[in-house]
Amino acid sequence: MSKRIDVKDLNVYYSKFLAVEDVNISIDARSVTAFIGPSGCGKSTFLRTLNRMHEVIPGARVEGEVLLDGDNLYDSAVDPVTVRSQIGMVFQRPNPFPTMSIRDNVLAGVKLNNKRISKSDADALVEKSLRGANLWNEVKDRLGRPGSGLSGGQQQRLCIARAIAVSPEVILMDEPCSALDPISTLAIEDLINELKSEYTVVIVTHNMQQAARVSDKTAFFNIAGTGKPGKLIEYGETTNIFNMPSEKATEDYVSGRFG
Ligand SMILES: Nc1ncnc2c1ncn2[C@@H]1O[C@H](COP(=O)(O)OP(=O)(O)OP(=O)(O)O)[C@@H](O)[C@H]1O
Repeated sequence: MSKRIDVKDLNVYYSKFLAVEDVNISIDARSVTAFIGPSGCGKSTFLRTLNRMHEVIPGARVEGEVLLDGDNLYDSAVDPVTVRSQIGMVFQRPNPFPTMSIRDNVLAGVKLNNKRISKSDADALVEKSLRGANLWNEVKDRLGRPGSGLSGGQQQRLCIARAIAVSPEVILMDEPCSALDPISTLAIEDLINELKSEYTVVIVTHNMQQAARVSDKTAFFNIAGTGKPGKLIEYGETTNIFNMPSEKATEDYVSGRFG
């Protein structure tokens, strides 16, 4: 339930605008990889190309390859909906379906994939997913209540439960803690640490301490100026990126000199 990702010569466009240029990167299975870099360098754009969410934007397209255990996600025979069930995504703002119960929120992705599931299997899946998201003990007595009644941090863990309920290979997280308080942030970081035993996790974060705390490897993206494409500048073990980066731009960024 965990696959590696190899990106080859990827260019990412919004119509004619080249937003991210020539990315080559290999992301290990069962690990946490953080994307860092200044605003506008294309972290979120690049993240969305990893499960073909980028192309839902009109005019958006890519050149190059994204291989999931060797299979190119962008092959013409590949269905993007299948890709998105293999590679789940958690967003900045927790986005549970507000009127749906906690239980139905967990099952929403499974039902969307047209999977028929018995009540007892559904009950087991709800419990397993909520346990996997470290939320079970807090919600087990109110599974029928709306997801919107939870705190922000609980809602984000509910979204993670919804993502893992479909048994993905990879979980992409786009600044999953940016709307959360410090305690909820720590709960999500603990959870990310646990998720990597089963999943490949990729996280975009503005918070460098967070990248240092949760990730095994870090990719630093940068942009030369407005209108220029973002580029992957340096990628390696997180401790090396933070303590002895090879590139001056990486050092300036991680030491807080810009961005
Ligand atoms: N839907 C879109 N249409 C056109 N251009 C876009 C779109 N989304 C992003 N861009 C542009 O692509 C570039 C990269 O943006 P992106 O949001 O990926 O950067 P980021 O590094 O994630 O930034 P931030 O840290 O501020 O979230 C920017 O120039 C941005 O204006």
